Amino acid sequence: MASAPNEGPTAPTPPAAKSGRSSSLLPGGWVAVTVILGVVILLLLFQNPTRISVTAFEKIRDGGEIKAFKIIGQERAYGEVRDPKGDVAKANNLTGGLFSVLLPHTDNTYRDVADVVKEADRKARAQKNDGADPVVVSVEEEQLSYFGPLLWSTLLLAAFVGFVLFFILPRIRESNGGGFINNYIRSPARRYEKGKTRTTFEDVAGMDAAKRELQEVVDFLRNPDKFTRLGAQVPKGVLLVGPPGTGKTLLAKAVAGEANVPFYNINGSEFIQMFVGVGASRVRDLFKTAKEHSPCVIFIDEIDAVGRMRGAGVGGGSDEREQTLNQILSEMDGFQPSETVIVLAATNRPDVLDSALLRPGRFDRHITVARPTWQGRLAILKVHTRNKPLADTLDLERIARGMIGMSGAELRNLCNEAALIATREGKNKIDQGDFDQASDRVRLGAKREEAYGEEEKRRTAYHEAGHALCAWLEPKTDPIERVSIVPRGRAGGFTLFSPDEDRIDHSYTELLAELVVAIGGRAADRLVFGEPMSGAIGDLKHGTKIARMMVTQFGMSEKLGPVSYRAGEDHPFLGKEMAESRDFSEGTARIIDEEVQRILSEAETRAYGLLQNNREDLDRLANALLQQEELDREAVDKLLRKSPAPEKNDQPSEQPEAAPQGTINPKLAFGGA
Ligand SMILES: Nc1ncnc2c1ncn2[C@@H]1O[C@H](COP(=O)(O)OP(=O)(O)OP(=O)(O)O)[C@@H](O)[C@H]1O
Ligand SMILES: [Zn+2]
Repeated sequence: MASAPNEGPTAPTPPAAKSGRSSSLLPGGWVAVTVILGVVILLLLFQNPTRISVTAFEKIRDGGEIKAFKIIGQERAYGEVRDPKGDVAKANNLTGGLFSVLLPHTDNTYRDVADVVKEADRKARAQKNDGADPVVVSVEEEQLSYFGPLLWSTLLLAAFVGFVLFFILPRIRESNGGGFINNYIRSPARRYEKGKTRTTFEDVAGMDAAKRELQEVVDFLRNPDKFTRLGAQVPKGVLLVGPPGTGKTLLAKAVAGEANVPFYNINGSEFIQMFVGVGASRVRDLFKTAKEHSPCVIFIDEIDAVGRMRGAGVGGGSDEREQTLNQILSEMDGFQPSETVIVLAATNRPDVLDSALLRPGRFDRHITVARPTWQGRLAILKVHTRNKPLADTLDLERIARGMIGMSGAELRNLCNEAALIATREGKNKIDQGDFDQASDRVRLGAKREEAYGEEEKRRTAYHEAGHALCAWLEPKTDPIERVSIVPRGRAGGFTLFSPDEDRIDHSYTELLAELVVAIGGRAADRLVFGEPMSGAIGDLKHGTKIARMMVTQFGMSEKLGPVSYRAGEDHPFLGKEMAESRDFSEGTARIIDEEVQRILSEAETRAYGLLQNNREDLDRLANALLQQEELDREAVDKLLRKSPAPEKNDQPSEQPEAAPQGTINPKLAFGGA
């Protein structure tokens, strides 16, 4: 069946493994904080009010132009004019609004000065009669007033100095010197030393083809002279292509480990920063460091973050990204024969990469890192249970065969989860039961314990029975693995299938059968309860996706004929970007919609008919689910078998153990309800 995972419970992706990270770079946030703080302090220090002469002051005073006035001690005074844009302010250069004045030495106390200012203001306002507020006058004792502002700025200055001392300097030292800005533009690549704890090909399970291809790179790193002597062209750049968690980083690290050379690891998104030009200088810095430590390996994860087609992307591409990409290109072109630097990069979106990146001399060698087959999964399970005590009865092969579609990272997660469960239960060895529980948890989500009303339980039972019965009756579908109404993750129940993972080609009939099974839940809702339920949303999304692919990609609509369009839904392999750049007209879009609808309706009619004609079986299955909550394939067979189960002709006969009994398979069909 189509490999597109459906809605409902999906295996949670474990967080990417990050290791050995040492923060060497001053993060952007610190720079911003420091700059702002500095500017504030400078402003405070230099924002001196304009000093004016006593004559000028008296003129302003008698003109009633003072809004606020503050006398400090016997001599000094500060004031604010009413209208910084007015003629008086301009004439005296007071467009900043503030002035200071040194009062003439008289016998007047400051109280007298205050009175004079107030009186002048009152007179002037009476004359103008413009309703302005009276001047605000305040007086301050000399001492206090003298220290006030000074104290204030001293404190700020101290804070700034302290900040530099305690936050900035240690960071600068950490990243082995260099100026402040310099540190920002340095590459944040993390370096892993060669040494004892190094990763080697032994830590990478399976992937023999990839290892074989990379062996040449390893040989080159170990002994570059041998290659240059013979004038052999060694790849400088190797692109690792594959879905997340399949071990691309691990593989790159192992290349460095095998050759026992330093490994520089950076994520493409780390190049892209707030300021234009930073990315390019980080690239320059990274390559400079790498060349100084040649031979070595640079690994750029998620290179699509910088390597997208230039001039494409949101908002016509960004200058920063393009500059960074150009810098990578020119660095790769600029390697000297004496510099043994291999650049490995990883992506799961090779289709969006700028073609310049893929040209000869750059990333001209591509290695596909696919999700592992069952042999690969077995090898990965072995690697990740190496140091764990396992029960003798534990059958790793059975687990490996059951975990269709799981990536290496997910399998590692599974092993950890099983170990945790065993620990929790106080066992000293991990057994099959722990793995079964772990795999349910990893791919179906945690069990939900909350009470669940009788009516809802009944609905779920019929919904799942609908999926299961359709699957049992449709000869062209994958066999059922397990049906359950135990709520897990977001789903109220689920029906699990065991697809044959070697099959990648599907006929129209097979795809239609999958749609019948997908809609089987909704058909049961309608048949038994008289109306559709919102819980079928996941089923419908999954079905719509398949139907859309049938029409737009696989040429399975007679109305449209043998065409394959670039567009459609969120394409499982091409992603959103491609989906947005559809290459068909509005008219065609309408036909596509009609055809998708037609196919889905056809599937629904068929599912409804199947259930209607086998209503007794549906009731029996639903009741059994209500009583037992979970039924495995055997139980379903036993319940439904009046005659032997229909021949499943997509089961390869030479591999009858392809989906062993009781194993959980990733094909999580049709949760919800
Ligand atoms: N073939 C494998 N053998 C052993 N362990 C594996 C394998 N593949 C993946 N793993 C485990 O999964 C972890 C995550 O893999 P890794 O980070 O290398 O994947 P990735 O393809 O680089 O993913 P991403 O694209 O998310 O960076 C590894 O550290 C390792 O523990
Ligand atoms: Zn469903």
